[in-house]
Amino acid sequence: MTSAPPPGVPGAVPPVPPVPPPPPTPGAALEVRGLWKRFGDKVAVAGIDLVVPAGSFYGLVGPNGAGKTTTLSMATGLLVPDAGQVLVAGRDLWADPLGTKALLGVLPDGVRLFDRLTGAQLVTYAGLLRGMDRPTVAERTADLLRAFDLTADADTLVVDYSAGMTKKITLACALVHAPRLLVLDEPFEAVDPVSAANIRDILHGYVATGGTVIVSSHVMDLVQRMCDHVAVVAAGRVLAAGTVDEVRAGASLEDRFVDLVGGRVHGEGLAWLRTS
Ligand SMILES: Nc1ncnc2c1ncn2[C@@H]1O[C@H](COP(=O)(O)OP(=O)(O)OP(=O)(O)O)[C@@H](O)[C@H]1O
Repeated sequence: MTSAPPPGVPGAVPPVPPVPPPPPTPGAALEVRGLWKRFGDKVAVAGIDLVVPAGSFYGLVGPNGAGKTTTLSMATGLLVPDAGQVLVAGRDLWADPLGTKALLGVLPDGVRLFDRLTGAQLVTYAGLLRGMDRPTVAERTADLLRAFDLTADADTLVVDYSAGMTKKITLACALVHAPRLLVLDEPFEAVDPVSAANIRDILHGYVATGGTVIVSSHVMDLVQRMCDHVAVVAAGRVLAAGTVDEVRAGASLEDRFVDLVGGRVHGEGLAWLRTS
């Protein structure tokens, strides 16, 4: 059997220089390129590309198990991708996780909190972890507790909070350092309508002053009203992405979502459940 001569020996094939990645897309707050993630045999994310413009309110929607949480976890430094690149304001997150995460505020889904702290202590801890000074942290903690209607429960342990209160205190932790990009996984889940309206006002104000928000949600009506951009994902791939008006193409976002994703179950299933 013949084999290629080693490099440097006459006749050797010259090494192929690595292809540098393309430069960041101008004006993108977050750029996700060719992200992949596999859990055993299950491919959760199969080559997702997203460009989230700075100053946008970006919705990420998809059916259960579509890969939204996995994508957002990789986009925020919580889960190592199998392949792909994440750029936050043009900086490679996985090349410099600590420096790049300073630009991010994250509301993760299903991550354990230090729930033996009180609400006020948890927000304070998040601010101090971000390197903020104590007087600023104290001032912002009070502001955030007020904004989320949690002042009366500031000294209650987070373990004793309801699901909606826990969501709000986690969001307060994500905001305390005034990040440039907020990544929120299901921020309105379990939150009452008044608190949800207050959160929407806070987020709209944040976007109006140059911040960028990316939210995942199952509530199409909310995404259509609240977001200016949207991506629809299913089975770990992007099916459509663009402005909300481009993606919904004259229909409601919900109808467009059902068209794109499919999966409506018609017919006579669960006949045994009918009482007559
Ligand atoms: N740690 C894990 N181990 C094994 N499989 C996982 C893991 N995390 C996610 N998956 C699988 O990856 C797929 C995508 O899950 P993911 O949580 O990202 O979906 P999602 O779009 O956020 O869903 P939902 O809307 O229901 O929250 C699912 O099939 C899920 O079972």
